[in-house]
Amino acid sequence: MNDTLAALDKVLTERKQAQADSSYVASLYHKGLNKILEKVGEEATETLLAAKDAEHSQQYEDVVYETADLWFHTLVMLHKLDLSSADVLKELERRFDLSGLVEKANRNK
Ligand SMILES: N=c1c2ncn([C@@H]3O[C@H](COP(=O)(O)OP(=O)(O)OP(=O)(O)O)[C@@H](O)[C@H]3O)c2ncn1[C@@H]1O[C@H](COP(=O)(O)O)[C@@H](O)[C@H]1O
Repeated sequence: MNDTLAALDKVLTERKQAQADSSYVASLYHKGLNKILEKVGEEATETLLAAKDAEHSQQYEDVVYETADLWFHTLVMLHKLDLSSADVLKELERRFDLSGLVEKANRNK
């Protein structure tokens, strides 16, 4: 697994024991899943707007920045549900080398 993702998984797990006012992640956990999902939605919108702008401006820094915000908030969401990046990476590994068309056909069985 990627070292940064593994380190972030560890911090996100530790923050479950933290007081709400002691950290951003702890404050999100205390606000609950709906607030976390709201942030995921906001960051998804900001990411697609940045990508759309980049198509014309050819400036890609904002796309990377907003995608990092989106990935981060989806990790918080996973941890709130007692999942982690390891679960998603496992699923991507399962799909690796499997044609997208075959994978889609398998979904509809
Ligand atoms: N990677 C991140 C990370 N990316 C983005 N963010 C925060 O996500 C928020 C982005 O949302 P917005 O731009 O909407 O900011 P905002 O206006 O403050 O948010 P709202 O008040 O609207 O909810 C900002 O507060 C960012 O600081 C992050 N906060 C934390 N991490 C990682 O999580 C770890 C634990 O963080 P703490 O819990 O804060 O210690 C850190 O060490 C980092 O590794």
